[in-house]
Amino acid sequence: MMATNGKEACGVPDEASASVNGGAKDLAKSQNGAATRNGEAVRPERFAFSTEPTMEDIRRMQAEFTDERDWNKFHQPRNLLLAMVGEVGEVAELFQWRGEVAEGLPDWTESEREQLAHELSDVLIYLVELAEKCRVDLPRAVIRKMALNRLKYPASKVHGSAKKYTEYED
Ligand SMILES: Nc1ccn([C@H]2C[C@H](O)[C@@H](COP(=O)(O)OP(=O)(O)OP(=O)(O)O)O2)c(=O)n1
Repeated sequence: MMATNGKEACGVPDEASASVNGGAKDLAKSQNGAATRNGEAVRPERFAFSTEPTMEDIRRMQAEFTDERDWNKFHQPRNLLLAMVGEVGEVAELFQWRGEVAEGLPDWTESEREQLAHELSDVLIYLVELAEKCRVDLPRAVIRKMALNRLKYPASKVHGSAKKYTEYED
């Protein structure tokens, strides 16, 4: 079956995403691949992840993978960082020379989507292991960081603007 927004490629069931734009029947595509309705740009369907595996599941699975291979001796923080950056480069390669890409990757083939799913997973796997080896409790840390982000960028102040917080005057 052809994937329409990459859910199948990632093994995410259809029910995991909910439309915020009404039905997809009357949607058309603009020249750059963005969804349109009556000529107006509309936000593509919201996409939601599966609830599992959790970050802790991923940490544990990768710990098992490295233990089984006696690879912990190679997986020090700096090596993991370099490995992660290398995988980010592989993600970038998939987007290279394509110009802007519309949300949902409407023009990508199934095999390109699967390749992207692999490379993003590599980045996540190394990120989670790097956090573990640096003793950063990533799920908790992300909650703290998002709270800081909300303080730095109050919605009432920055709505619709992509300026960095240092560019605001008060
Ligand atoms: N020393 C290693 C080597 C691999 N992996 C795991 C974590 C990554 O998810 C994946 C990375 O494997 P590769 O280095 O073979 O990279 P790719 O899978 O991206 O292959 P390629 O570089 O051919 O695209 O395997 C690991 O934990 N430790």
